[in-house]
Amino acid sequence: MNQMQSIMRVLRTALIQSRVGKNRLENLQNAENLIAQAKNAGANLVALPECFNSPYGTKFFSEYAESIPNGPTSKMLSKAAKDNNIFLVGGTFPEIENDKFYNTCTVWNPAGELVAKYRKMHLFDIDIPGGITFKESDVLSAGNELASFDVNGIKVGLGICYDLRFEELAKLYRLQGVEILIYPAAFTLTTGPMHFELLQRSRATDNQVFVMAISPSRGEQGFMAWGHSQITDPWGKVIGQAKEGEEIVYGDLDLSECDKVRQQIPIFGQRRKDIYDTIRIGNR
Ligand SMILES: NC(=O)CC(=O)C(=O)O
Repeated sequence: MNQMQSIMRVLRTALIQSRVGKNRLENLQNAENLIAQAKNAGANLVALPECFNSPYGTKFFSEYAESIPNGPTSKMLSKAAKDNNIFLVGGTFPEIENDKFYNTCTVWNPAGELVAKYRKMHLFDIDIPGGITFKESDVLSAGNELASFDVNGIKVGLGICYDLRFEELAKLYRLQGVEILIYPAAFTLTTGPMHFELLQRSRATDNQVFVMAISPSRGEQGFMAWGHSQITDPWGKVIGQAKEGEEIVYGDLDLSECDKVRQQIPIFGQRRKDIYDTIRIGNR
């Protein structure tokens, strides 16, 4: 790889852990200001949180749902990507199509064009007594497709929040050549402290990719997000992490680290694909 190519394999990224309230226009305006701030700090790949234009909760999805790419949130994201000449991962917002609702992530290129759209594939249906009960499937439909995009020859894959728990999804992306996985993610105060960092480090280590997850900041009422937006390198090391308030986390991703770990610990060439589907449990 020549020097020019290796320069292009460094990406300055910004994770925007924005404050989210009930007023959609205020949420959009706030995100737009923070995107410009990230650009001024040199970021060329900027990402927003899950449900960045509305509070997170089943009772809000239908009220805030928009069609893509014609709604006000898509328009703001397209314009912000173009005005700032960046790749913009537009967090997620509730989408409506043919009377169905989805939790959807859109990605916009520096020309303001929609280059990827991903619908949350694993819906957040959990019940932890004394902790949290949540059932996205009461309102949302699940997506069924992977989505990735290309930044200067670097392939980036998308997941959303609960998707982080499913290593199969991350592996499918790795097998498609992805080097960065991005998950807009509003983890809860029950599950966040236990699992948010651990899951990101696991996905990064399993697949030898950078992992970034972007949370809204902690609200004072309604849904309380864990915060702690994070960047993890392909060795599993945390290289940037927010606290719980509104904050931008920056990271200079050196993609040669993916090459190094993949060469030095070559697990993808060592997988026993010949036996995984046929091996028996115990002696049976
Ligand atoms: N909010 C989610 O989709 C996921 C989450 O909080 C968790 O997995 O825990």
